[in-house]
Order: sequence, then structure tokens, then C-alpha cells
Amino acid sequence: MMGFYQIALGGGGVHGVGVSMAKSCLMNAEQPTVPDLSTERSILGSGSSFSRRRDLVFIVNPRGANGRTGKEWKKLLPYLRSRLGSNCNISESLTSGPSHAIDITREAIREGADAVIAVGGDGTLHEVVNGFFWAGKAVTNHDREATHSTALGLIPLGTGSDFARTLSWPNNPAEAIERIYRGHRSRIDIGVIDGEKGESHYFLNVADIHLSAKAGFFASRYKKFGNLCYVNEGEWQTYPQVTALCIGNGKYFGGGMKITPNADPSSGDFEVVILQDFKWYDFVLKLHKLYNGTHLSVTNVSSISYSGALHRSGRHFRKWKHICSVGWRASRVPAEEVWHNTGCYRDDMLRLNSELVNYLLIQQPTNPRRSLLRTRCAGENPPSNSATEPENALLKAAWNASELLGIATSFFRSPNNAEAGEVALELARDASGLVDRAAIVKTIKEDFERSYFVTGFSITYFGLLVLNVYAFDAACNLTLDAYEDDCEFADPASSFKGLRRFKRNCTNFGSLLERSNMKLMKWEDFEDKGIGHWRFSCVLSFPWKPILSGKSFVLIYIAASGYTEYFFDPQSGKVCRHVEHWNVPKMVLLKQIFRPSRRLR
Ligand SMILES: Nc1ncnc2c1ncn2[C@@H]1O[C@H](COP(=O)(O)OP(=O)(O)OP(=O)(O)O)[C@@H](O)[C@H]1O
Repeated sequence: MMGFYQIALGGGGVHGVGVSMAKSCLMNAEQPTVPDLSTERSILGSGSSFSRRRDLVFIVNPRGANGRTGKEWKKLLPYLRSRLGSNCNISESLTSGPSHAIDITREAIREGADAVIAVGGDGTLHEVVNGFFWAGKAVTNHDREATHSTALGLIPLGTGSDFARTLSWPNNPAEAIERIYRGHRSRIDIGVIDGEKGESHYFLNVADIHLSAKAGFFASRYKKFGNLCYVNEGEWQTYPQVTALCIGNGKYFGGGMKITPNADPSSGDFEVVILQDFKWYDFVLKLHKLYNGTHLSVTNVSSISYSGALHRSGRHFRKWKHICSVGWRASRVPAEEVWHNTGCYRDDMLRLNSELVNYLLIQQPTNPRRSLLRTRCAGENPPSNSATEPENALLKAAWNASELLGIATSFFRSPNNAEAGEVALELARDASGLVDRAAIVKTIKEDFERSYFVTGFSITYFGLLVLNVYAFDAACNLTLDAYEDDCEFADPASSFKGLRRFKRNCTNFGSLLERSNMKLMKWEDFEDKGIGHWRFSCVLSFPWKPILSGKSFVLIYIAASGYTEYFFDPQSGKVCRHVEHWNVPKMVLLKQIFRPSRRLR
């Protein structure tokens, strides 16, 4: 069964100004337990409008966003203490591994924390949210007065931080600290899915079947799970050939995919989006619509809103009347306050997904594919959402092979081509040699207009190379002076250091591309970095163009979106790290090139 709680949201807010010193309990991964808050509880912040200092527990995933969360947290802590420490007891607990945040949260609530604040991405927030509950009930504090409640807070520092997007919160820790300082509370809904054995799984963002960060991947692996029925005021409604079902409390998942654009986490409703009869190429061709939330107008996409009142009347999704898959119920969690919350789309969400799918499956599958799916979903180890070890090894090998082949074939290339497209602009510096940030950002934006290559394209490049080793003349349309010579370039497949190497690699792409389009959709500025959100599409004419003397070729359409983080060196001001994130799974990208979409002539 699936339902939602509408619960009170709030923050372990800081109200008024106090003068006492904050308790600052620094813990590391080897000391994972929550500090005893009781010793601090009686300390009053003089000048505070409250009779005691607030106990805030920050649960930090040091490994979030590939370790960036841990690094940023270290830098953030002194500021956080100075801003909140005068009238709050600040405790810090670093997670030691998956699910640890659940235990820490439960313990913190039992110890009487005023707020548990997740520091990390959606996965961490999801775990913290699940820590607010135990055996289907809200966790409570034994000692404090009945009216006391623990709030949930968030400092979004993850890779996707999708739930924060719904709230229009940027990945800006200073802003998050201000929110905590202000301490406003609000109510928010939490979805709950009851598992097969009656256990509850809570989600705050989006619960989904088949669609996630790896949209096309799952769709192509599972195909459709069949017809879906639900009861609407006594009438059965049927959705045939459902490919994916998303139940949104928040709007976004998958790193910015606006999948349930009308969902509002404090409305009391879920938005349920159903995709029917989606082929793998629909995910590719309509990906941009899924990302900007305009997919509801696409044929075969439906959106249903569920109100709290209707939940009680018992709407149900059913799979051909056999298995009750999803039913809603509304209830309140007394005295529980949550600030914000999320679902997650990685392993935990897959676990949710697998349970949901399990519910949705017809009992007597005739199609072996479905039967396979059922076996998978019922098992303890649902298919991983991330690239598996062999996949990673394959991609790594692809990456290395493409680079080596590129080097080998560069001997056949005209030396002039290596310099083609590169922008020899020298950027203005101040007396200390620091390049102005605005100038750097401007050149990056201009580079986008010239469609400079993203390094992640190397995955695709491998496929191109094995099939067409002749086409190598491309430009590296990059303003070199904006980057450190030893700049690190990371993409979903690999990472390396050195501007020269980047130039060489991206020079080896390109002439295969027809109608390529690299568009900067949005730019975000942060203290130490800028983030460029982009969309890339191109048509590749390969591999048989040279083999068949250009008379016959196959068009391959490739489309993807993602974002690149540009970290700025504090000394030079130049870009010292260039980290790409692709919204399309790596293997999907690689597979795209082996699936010609159209044969010409
Ligand atoms: N010490 C740790 N080592 C490894 N994994 C951890 C550790 N602590 C937590 N985790 C796991 O890391 C997962 C992902 O973390 P988190 O969501 O914070 O970052 P992210 O994946 O980069 O961000 P987002 O989910 O927003 O994309 C969590 O679901 C959690 O299970």
C-alpha cells in the first residue's frame, strides 16, 4: 500500500540572539553515534525568545557528490558555528556508509534534538526522512514535553539535490544556513509505501517505476509492464501498455528532470504521471520535454492528481484487477515536524520501485520478460541503477581505447588541424595575476556558443573510432586562457589532468558530427564555481561514410543533457576543475551509437 502523511514541517530554528558558547561536537566516521544532547539542553541563550538553546544535529554524508559534500562541509563549519552557535547547540555526525543516516536520525530524535539537518544530496535526505519513523510510527523523544517535536532540515549539497529544486533552493549552503537561522517551519507531505511484509518506506520526492535517472535504460530493459487500472470514484479506468509510472510529491528527479511538474509537497496531493507505450527513442527524443516539464502535452503521457480527501475513499491502482498495487491513505503523524524531505532514485528508490513493481505485476505472467522482471523485483538484489562493475570496466576500457586510437590516428592528421578552433584569447588580469571571474564566465558562455566539446563525449567517441578511424579533424573551440594548464577534466567515464590532453582528445571528435548543437540552458554562480546546464544533440553520419565513399551512410541521432561544474582556482581565478555530469546513463549513451535511427539512400 502506498499513501502519504501530511505532517508538519519546521526547522529547529534559531530565534533571537544568544550569547552562550555553542556546543560543538565534531565527530568523524569512526565515531558515528549521535552526541548526548541532554547535557546541553538546559543551556539558555540569553536574549533568546526561547527558554533554552536549540539542539541542532547535522548529518553529513562526506561522500556525497563524489566527496564534494565532505570538502564543502569542512569549509562551511566555521561559518555555520559563527552564525548559529550563539543560541544553538550544534552537533555534527558524519555518516559512515549507506543507511547510517537513518540510525543517527532516530537516535538524535530520541535524544531530543530540535532539528535534524541533512547535509548532502537526495539520498542522504531520504535516509534522514526514513529515520523519523520506526515500525510505521513517528520516532519520539522520551524525555521532553509532549509538544516537543523534531524538525527536518536540509543543506542541499548533493549531486542532483532534486528535492531542493522543488523548493527553489539552490545548492548554496550559506542560503541554507540563513533559512535555518530564520527557523520558519512549514508542513509538508510524505509518501509512504507499505512493502510486502508490511514495512513502511517513506519518500518525500518521487516514487517511480521504470523511470529514474536511468530513464531510457530501464525502459529498454524492462519494456512495458502492461496495463494499469485504477478506480476513480467507483469507475475502473485503464491505462494500457504502461512504460513508467511516477508518483510525485516533489517535482524533480534524475538530476533535474521535471517529471511531475504539478506536484506540490505541501498540497496534500500527489501528482501521478503515467507514460504509455514509450519506446527507447521516445526517451531520447522527448528527453528535453521530460527535463523541462512539458511532457504532459505529449501523446501517451497522462497526469492524475490525488487529493487527500480522495485517498480516504480508497482509490486504487490495479494491475488488471488482480493485484492491488497502490492505494492511498491520508493520516497525520502527530507532533512530528519535518522541514523538508525527499525521495531518492538510487538504490533505495530502486528498492521501493521493485516493491511497487512487484505489486503491479500480474499474477500469472505469460510473457517471459515479465516473469523475469518479477523474479528480479521480488529478489533481495534489485537491478542496480548505477553502472555495474563490468559496465564501468567496459567504459573505462572504451575511454582508454578511444584516447589511444585518437593519438595513433593523429599522426595522419594535418598538424594545422590540431590548433583549429582553439581560441587564443588572453584574458585581462589584475596586478596579482588574478583573472576576473566575470571575464572567465563570459568566455565559457562564448565557448558554449561555439559548441566546444564535452569530454563525456569520449564514450560515444569510442564507438565512432571503432567504426570509422578516418574522420578526425575537429576543433577544440575552447578559450585556453580560461583554464589552468593542469586543469582536471572529469566526465562520467573517466578523469584526467592537463589542458593539452583535453585539447588533444576533443580535437579528435567532430568531423563526424552533423547539425551538432551544444546549448547552454542555464548558468549558476557560486562562490567557488559556476555551473553550466547544457543540452547537446547531434546527428552522426557514420560509420560507413568513408567505406562507401560517402554514397551511403547512416544517421545516428544523439541527444543528451547534463551540466558542467567549473571550479575556479582561488589564486589564478582560472578554471582548475571541469567536471561533467550527464543526465543520460553512460551505457545508454554508448548504446545509442550502435542503434542507427535512419538509413539514407
Ligand atoms: N560514508 C559513506 N560512504 C559511502 N556512501 C555513503 C556514505 N554515507 C552515505 N552514503 C550513501 O551515499 C548515498 C548518496 O549520497 P547523497 O544523496 O548525499 O549524494 P549524491 O548522490 O551525490 O546527491 P543526489 O542524491 O542529490 O544526487 C546515500 O544514499 C547514502 O546511502
